[in-house]
Amino acid sequence: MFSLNRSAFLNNPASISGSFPDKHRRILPTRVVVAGSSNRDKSNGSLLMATDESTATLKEMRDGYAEVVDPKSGVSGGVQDVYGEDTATEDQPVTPWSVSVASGYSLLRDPHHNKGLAFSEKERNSHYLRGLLPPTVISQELQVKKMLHNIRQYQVPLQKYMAMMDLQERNQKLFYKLLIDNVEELLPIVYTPTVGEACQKYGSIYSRPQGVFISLKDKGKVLEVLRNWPEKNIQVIVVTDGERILGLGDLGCHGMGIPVGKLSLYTALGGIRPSACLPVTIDVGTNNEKLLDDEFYIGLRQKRAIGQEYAELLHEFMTAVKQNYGERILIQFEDFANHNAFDLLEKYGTTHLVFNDDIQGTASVVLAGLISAMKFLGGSLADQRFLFLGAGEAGTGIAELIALEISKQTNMPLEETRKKIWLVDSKGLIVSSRLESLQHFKKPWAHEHEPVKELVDAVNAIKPTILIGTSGQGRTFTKEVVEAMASLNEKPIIFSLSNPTSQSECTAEEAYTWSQGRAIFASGSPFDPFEYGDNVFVPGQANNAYIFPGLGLGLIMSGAIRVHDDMLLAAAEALAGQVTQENFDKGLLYPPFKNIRKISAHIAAEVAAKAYELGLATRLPPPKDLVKYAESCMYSPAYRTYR
Ligand SMILES: NC(=O)C1=CN([C@@H]2O[C@H](COP(=O)(O)OP(=O)(O)OC[C@H]3O[C@@H](n4cnc5c(N)ncnc54)[C@H](OP(=O)(O)O)[C@@H]3O)[C@@H](O)[C@H]2O)C=CC1
Ligand SMILES: CC(=O)C(=O)O
Ligand SMILES: [Mg+2]
Repeated sequence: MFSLNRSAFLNNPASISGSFPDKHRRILPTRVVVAGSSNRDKSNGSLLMATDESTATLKEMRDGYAEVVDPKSGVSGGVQDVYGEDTATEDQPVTPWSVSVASGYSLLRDPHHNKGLAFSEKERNSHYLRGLLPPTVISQELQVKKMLHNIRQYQVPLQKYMAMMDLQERNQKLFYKLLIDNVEELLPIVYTPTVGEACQKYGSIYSRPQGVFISLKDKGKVLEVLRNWPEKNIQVIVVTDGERILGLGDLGCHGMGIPVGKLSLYTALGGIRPSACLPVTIDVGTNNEKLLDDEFYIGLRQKRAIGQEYAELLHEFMTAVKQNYGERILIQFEDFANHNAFDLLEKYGTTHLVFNDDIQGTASVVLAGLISAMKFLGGSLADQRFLFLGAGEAGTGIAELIALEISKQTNMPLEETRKKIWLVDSKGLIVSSRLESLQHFKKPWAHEHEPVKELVDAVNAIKPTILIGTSGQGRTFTKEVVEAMASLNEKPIIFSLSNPTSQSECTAEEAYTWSQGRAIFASGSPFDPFEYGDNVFVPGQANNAYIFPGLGLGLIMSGAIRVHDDMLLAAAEALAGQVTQENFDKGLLYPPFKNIRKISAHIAAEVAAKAYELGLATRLPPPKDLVKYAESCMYSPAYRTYR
């Protein structure tokens, strides 16, 4: 029995040849694998390159073909029917064999190592690629140019999305090179708004697993399910249960598009290795009737489990994750509905390295925008009056971090700084007379005031200097609302944070037009620059994508064991510190995404510094220059040369 580790072989195939009889030399790259965990090397989890003797005998290997006899079924085949699959009758079970070659054809189908036409002549010779590729050898740069050209041919964003996903499946390094080098053009494809449409149609476009699905059916076996994922050294998990996907509601199992998208940004924007990222969707059913009736729906066809059944599956997952990946695995909760999100964060915030992106990442990015607004407009956060439309995860999360920042800046108690912040939910302004009926996360914001139902009346009553939309409801910042803000303020600050674009509280055009070009505007999903009068305004994108990749990198590189609010404040300061006067003069409260890796390195450095300061870091001693260290940790999508 011989067993080989694929990566060891690829790194140095010659070193392994000695373990085979000479006559097998030519077929060295062949591996025979039984699908599933039974054929997994228990020591490092990598797939073995030979048959598992307990289920089959490798009888002969010749010219790349392996003939196998399964002693239990007695099924055998010649070169035409290697595994007896064709001769098996329908009711006769067959073993899901696959023969793969660690070089040659399989190398072209291995997304981690494939370079397509960029394989050099030497690599084509040494890795059995001759004839499998046309003669031309091109550079990665030319491949990027070609892919971009192809993607631009598609008129429909979802087609571009599918082309990108296809590339990620085919050639991972090229996917990341393309995304990193063209981040401003492609972010709206792999992320909001297009990822929203992809989730809505995920059942139709689903082709291959991009992450792990854990459903109620897996109760009691979650650890085993996690172990089926081929990568073992996971550093960050983004997990959703699909109940609040962007502003699109309950998309159940189709929410998988979100963790997949977020993790591709972890790599592209934050430099976390793709193999260290694991997207997870927990499927407890869906209350979306349309999906339950959709023949292409890929999830459990049942109403959402709640209460103990839900809590038990989540707990099993959280326990299994630590058991499998260790104490320092970072778990990002994403797009859970607020009735679970706050409780999960509270429950696991003290035992796991977790944060909720919608509550905390969003808070940090918005605070950064406001800090940079104060820097360029003058004034302090403590002088502002804030009004939110939407009092859920994003709304109350942002409100709390602003209150904390003002409290740190002024030494005022948190209870006092909260009084500068008002929130409106679907029932109107949150006021003390509603206290009894409010969800717990809204209670701190129930200030003394008479009830107000409509947003425009709340604007006129509270007279905010800053209006923030986190309602998930499109076009709720009406002309009346924006005009009221503009009549109260010379420079009204208006953030329409809801995603995707269809749910944005107002468009950039509306914000600039209705405020006669005076609004300082940012939105969750991108809007094109807008010409108003003699000016071209470039709306900033207030999206947690600025924060979570750098925050995650900072936590991972310092070996942090818990997330602390001070890290979110540090991330916000670091992001605001990257905004220049030139950016602001164009209307931007955020630096352009094209510099995002540099920005992420600064965020990571500040987060790591905070982790060390708070005694939450375990990678000791701390590196001297944290920014340089962060940069040096980042994944590079450049091709490597194969021996
Ligand atoms: N830009 C970014 O980075 C981010 C953007 N978001 C976006 O923010 C939106 C909200 O997310 P999240 O906070 O997690 O969602 P939640 O469901 O937790 O909160 C939504 C809030 O909006 C309120 N609301 C709904 N409809 C109306 C209405 N017509 N008028 C007034 N209030 C209303 C709800 O009221 P009630 O409580 O009464 O039901 C609730 O308080 C989503 O679109 C999401 O995509 C989220 C995170 C990050
Ligand atoms: C951006 C994001 O996390 C959201 O809209 O939910
Ligand atoms: Mg989210």
